[in-house]
Amino acid sequence: MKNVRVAVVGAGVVGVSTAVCVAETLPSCAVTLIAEAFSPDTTSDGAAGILFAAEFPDVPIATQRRWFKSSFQHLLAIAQSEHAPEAGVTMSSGWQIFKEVPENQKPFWWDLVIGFRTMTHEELRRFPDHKFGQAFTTLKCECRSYLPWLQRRFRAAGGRVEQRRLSSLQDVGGGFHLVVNCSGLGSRVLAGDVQMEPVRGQVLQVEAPWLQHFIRDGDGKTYIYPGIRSVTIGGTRQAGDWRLQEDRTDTEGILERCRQLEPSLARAKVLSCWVGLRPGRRNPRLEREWLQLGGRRVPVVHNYGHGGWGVTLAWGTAEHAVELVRQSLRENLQSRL
Ligand SMILES: Cc1cc2nc3c(=O)[nH]c(=O)nc-3n(C[C@H](O)[C@H](O)[C@H](O)COP(=O)(O)OP(=O)(O)OC[C@H]3O[C@@H](n4cnc5c(N)ncnc54)[C@H](O)[C@@H]3O)c2cc1C
Ligand SMILES: O=C([O-])CC(=O)C(=O)O
Repeated sequence: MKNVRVAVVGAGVVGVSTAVCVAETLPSCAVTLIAEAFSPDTTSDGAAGILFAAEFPDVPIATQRRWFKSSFQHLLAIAQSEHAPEAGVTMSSGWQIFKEVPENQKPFWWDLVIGFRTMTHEELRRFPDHKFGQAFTTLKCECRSYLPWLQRRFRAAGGRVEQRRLSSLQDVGGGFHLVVNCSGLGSRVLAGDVQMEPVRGQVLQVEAPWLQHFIRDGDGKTYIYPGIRSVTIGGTRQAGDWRLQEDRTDTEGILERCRQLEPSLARAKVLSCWVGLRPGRRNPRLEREWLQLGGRRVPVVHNYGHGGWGVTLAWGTAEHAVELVRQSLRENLQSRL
């Protein structure tokens, strides 16, 4: 019987993944997904969606590897299934290239993607400004398809959806036994977390169907990601910048830097420009605390602050959040229900 009422706040890739994981794995939970914005209006919807991550400074590498591995395997299974076109998940091969040989030549996830290797001198010849490169196959998850697909999966598992803006986590209402907070940058207000800051990212969609491989500069500011309908080119990483409108200087910079890497982009038609605010934090927050709700102390599981890697880590951190929910059910709820 579904006797534990759970509210998941936030319907970006982190919130919807977490809502699905709770609804599918904890049969005692009736899950309500509450958010101001749903697909296609979340930050997640505009992300390039490449599975790739930089290292967070204070999270054990074993934990980061677990998050990455779980997400990669979950999305790889979708990419290799009949659901791939509807879910917008594809395999994507290409290169990350560096102007100087990096100190650490292998990212922590090198053996979790497919066929990771150092590029040969022959391969690097087409990038004359770059001295070192990595070739590998990863995944691309396009949230404008993936989120509606996941939301259907959530409803099929019995989940309910409510669209509303909260001004505090207490606003979910007194009827819930447990709250999971996946509100991304919104946690600055909802969890009073002053560590949260926007990291502005601007990207363009261009028409260049001849491009099949991704190219990413190791500085994280220039990338070309071929997708299902168009190619995402970017980008910017502007910490503390709340502007959501296009910056023409950024657009010109993106076009110039990407054309330098891939000269054929001079022939590509620019289709659109998009700006999003990454939910920046020193480390993602996966943690439990308590909330006073309708006269009761209710556990809150936080799952936010994924910065530039939320699509990559969503499934892995959702599974981590489910463990925290399960722990709360064991420790605190059974006696009261
Ligand atoms: C240009 C760009 C490119 C990117 N490319 C990649 C990439 O290639 N790979 C990758 O892994 N990541 C990428 N990212 C990062 C990725 O977009 C984020 O990490 C991810 O979207 C975070 O997801 P989220 O669910 O935490 O937040 P969001 O998608 O922002 O969702 C937050 C949710 O919380 C809700 N919410 C917030 N406040 C409230 C409130 N007060 N009341 C009710 N609801 C509220 C919102 O309405 C929304 O539903 C990129 C980001 C940008 C900007
Ligand atoms: O850095 C990348 O390659 C894409 C990305 O995740 C971002 O822009 O946040």
